[in-house]
Amino acid sequence: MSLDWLGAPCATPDAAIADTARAHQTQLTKPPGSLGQLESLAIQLAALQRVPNPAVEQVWISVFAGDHGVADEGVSAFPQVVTGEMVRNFATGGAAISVLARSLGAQLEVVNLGTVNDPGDIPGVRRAIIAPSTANFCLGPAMSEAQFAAALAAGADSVRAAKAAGAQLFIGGEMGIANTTAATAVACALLDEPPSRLAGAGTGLNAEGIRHKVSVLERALAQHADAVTAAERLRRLGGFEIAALTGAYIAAAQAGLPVLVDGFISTTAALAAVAIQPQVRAWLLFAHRSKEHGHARLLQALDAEPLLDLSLRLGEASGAATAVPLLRLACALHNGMATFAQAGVSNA
Ligand SMILES: O=C(O)c1ccc[n+]([C@@H]2O[C@H](COP(=O)([O-])O)[C@@H](O)[C@H]2O)c1
Ligand SMILES: Cc1cc2nc[nH]c2cc1C
Repeated sequence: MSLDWLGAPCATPDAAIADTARAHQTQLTKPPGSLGQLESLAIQLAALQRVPNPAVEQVWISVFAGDHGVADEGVSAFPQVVTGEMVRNFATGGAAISVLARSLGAQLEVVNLGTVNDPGDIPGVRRAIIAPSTANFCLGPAMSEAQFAAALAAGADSVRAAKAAGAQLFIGGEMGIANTTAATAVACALLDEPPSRLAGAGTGLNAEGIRHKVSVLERALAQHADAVTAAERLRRLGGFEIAALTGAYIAAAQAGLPVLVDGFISTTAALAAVAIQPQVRAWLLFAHRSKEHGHARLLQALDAEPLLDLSLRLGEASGAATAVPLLRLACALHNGMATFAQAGVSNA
């Protein structure tokens, strides 16, 4: 499987529509700029969707699940079997993202990329099994080249399905025990930061657990110090679901589908996507600042101003789903408010 598609050009946001939308905002009955990020969001969505009246009624959520060999190093507060167990919970409707997706009327797709405790064929789960788990990246590359290509392609497949279903917004989520360790490794390699700066509690490690996680990460980064490209760093240190998110973000930008990025792991995938194809950045909106320690640094690296800061640290697209009502309200205001002229309100 070739990786050539990653470098294909992205769609271009419509600059003329952005100008029109910006001018329209100044005519609405409020002091200019007073709706802050709700204004910039509507302008950005109009430019990305190439329409004067943006909308995010049709929301597509793909949650990618995969297990991690580095779980063997004791870097998570939870056992590895939880990944497969949660795949079933996503599909049967009991997980946080299941509830959020239902409340939003969003389409939820669950993609199993490989879990040690494989729940098998379940209605509502797309099986795109690569292997039961990645390899432990303390010992060798997390993924073979073929596995890496398959994971990226699985993300692009989800974007194709989202486009075909008429989605106006793509949200990616992830589930994988130990994936904060994998994401931290990728982010440290991409940003040249030490693990002590980016490692956090994940599912709930205590201070001693975080110290151990940092020492595991230091070993892994030393082992893979010769990986220089972003793609190679992602292959050696990432995971199936992280690579799938990276593939999805790149494919969404190429297809002209706006993306709402979730938490720490998703933002690491976004960082990799932008490092591989810089034009992707324009297509990314950022939902929230996760409680995971390193997230603020990743957002800063992407020059991202997230919408929410609710101390969430769940993943599985929950933070992005929580921000969808704000996007919908931003569109409603942009499309529905009266202008000064229409309402007979005096302008400054
Ligand atoms: O999205 C986040 O910011 C986030 C922060 C901490 C943990 N998580 C979730 O917790 C799991 C990984 O945590 P851990 O401790 O097993 O590395 C994985 O399934 C993620 O979805 C997610
Ligand atoms: C129960 C549980 C649910 C999750 N959802 C995303 N990551 C998770 C990690 C755990 C442990």
